[in-house]
Amino acid sequence: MKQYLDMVKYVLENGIKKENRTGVDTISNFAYFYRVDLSEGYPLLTTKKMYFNSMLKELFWYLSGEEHIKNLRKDTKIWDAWADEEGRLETAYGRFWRRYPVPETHLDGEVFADESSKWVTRESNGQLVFDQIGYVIDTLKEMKTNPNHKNGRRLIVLAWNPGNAAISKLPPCHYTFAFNVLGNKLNCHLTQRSGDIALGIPFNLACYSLLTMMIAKECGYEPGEFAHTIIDAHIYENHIEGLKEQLKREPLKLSKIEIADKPFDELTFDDVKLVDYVSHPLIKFEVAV
Ligand SMILES: Nc1nc(=O)c2c([nH]1)NC[C@@H]1CN(c3ccc(C(=O)N[C@@H](CCC(=O)O)C(=O)O)cc3)CN21
Ligand SMILES: O=c1ccn([C@H]2C[C@H](O)[C@@H](COP(=O)(O)O)O2)c(=O)[nH]1
Repeated sequence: MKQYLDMVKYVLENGIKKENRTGVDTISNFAYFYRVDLSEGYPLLTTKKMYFNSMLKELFWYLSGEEHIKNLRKDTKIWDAWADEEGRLETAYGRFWRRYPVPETHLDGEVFADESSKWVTRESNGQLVFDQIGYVIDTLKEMKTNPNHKNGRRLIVLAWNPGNAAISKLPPCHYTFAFNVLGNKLNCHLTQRSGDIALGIPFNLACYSLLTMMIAKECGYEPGEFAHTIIDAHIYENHIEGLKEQLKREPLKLSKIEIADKPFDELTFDDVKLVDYVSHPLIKFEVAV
C-alpha cells in the first residue's frame, strides 16, 4: 500500500528523535494524515505478512464490549502485556464503544439519555451505559430514508473517558472515530493520539477499514474512504531496519473481504473471510511496553 510506505518514508526522513515512557526512543512526526479508498481493495499490508486473524479477533473483542481480555487472550497474545494475570485491563476500547457510562444526575437544563432510549441499558451493577455502535448503525439506517437526519453529521464513537484516561496504564490510542455519508458511500475518519507505525498502525488501518465495510453492508451503503489522523506518528528505533526492508519491497495486489449475509450483531469470526491475500514474508518487530 503506497500510502503506508509514503508515511514510513516521510517519518524516517522528517521525524524528530524523541524519548518516551517505554525507554525505546522514537522518531516522531506531528499530525500525519493519509486516506485510502476502500473500493480499491482491502488495505491489509502486503509488504510484510500480516496476522489477519489476530486483528479480526481484536475487532470482535472490541465489538463484544468486554472490559477484560479473558476470552481474547485465548486467541492472541497482543494485549497480554497490558492486562493483569486475571485478564483485567484498566481501559478497554469495547467497554466504551458499547457501554459508555451515562450520568444519572444532571445540571439544570442538561440532557442525557435514560433507560427509555433504545441505546441505553442498566447493567447488573446498576450503572447506566450507552451503546455507541448501536446508535451509529441505527442512525445510518434512518438516514437512508431521511438524508436530512439531525444526527447525520454526529456519527461519532468515543473511546476516551477523561476520568479513566488520566490514570490508566494504557488509555486508548485510537480514541475517536466518525462516520460520514457522501452519496451512497460510507466514509470513516479515525483520530489516533499515538501511533506505532511498524506494529499498531497496520492493525488499526486493517481493523477500521473492515469495521467500515461491515457497517456499510449492514446499513446499505458502499464502502467509501478510510481516513486516518495520527497525532504522534512514530517509529521506534529498533523498528527502523525492518521498515527500511519494507520500503524495498514492491506492494502486491490488495486482498478482498467477504462478509456473511447476517445481521451485524450476529457476525462472528468465521463470518469474515480474507480472500486472495498474498504478501511478502513476515518481518518481526518487538513491541515496546
Ligand atoms: N508499543 C505499542 N505498540 C502497539 O502497537 C500497541 C501497544 N504498544 N499497546 C497496545 C496495543 C497492542 N497492539 C499490538 C501489540 C502487538 C502486536 C504484534 O506483536 N504484532 C505482530 C504479531 C501479531 C501476532 O502474533 O498475532 C505483528 O507482526 O503484527 C500488534 C499490535 C497495538 N498496541
Ligand atoms: O492500537 C494501538 C494501540 C497502541 N498503539 C501504540 C502507540 C504507542 O507506541 C503505544 C502507546 O503508548 P503511549 O505512551 O500511551 O502513547 O502503543 C498503536 O499504535 N495502536
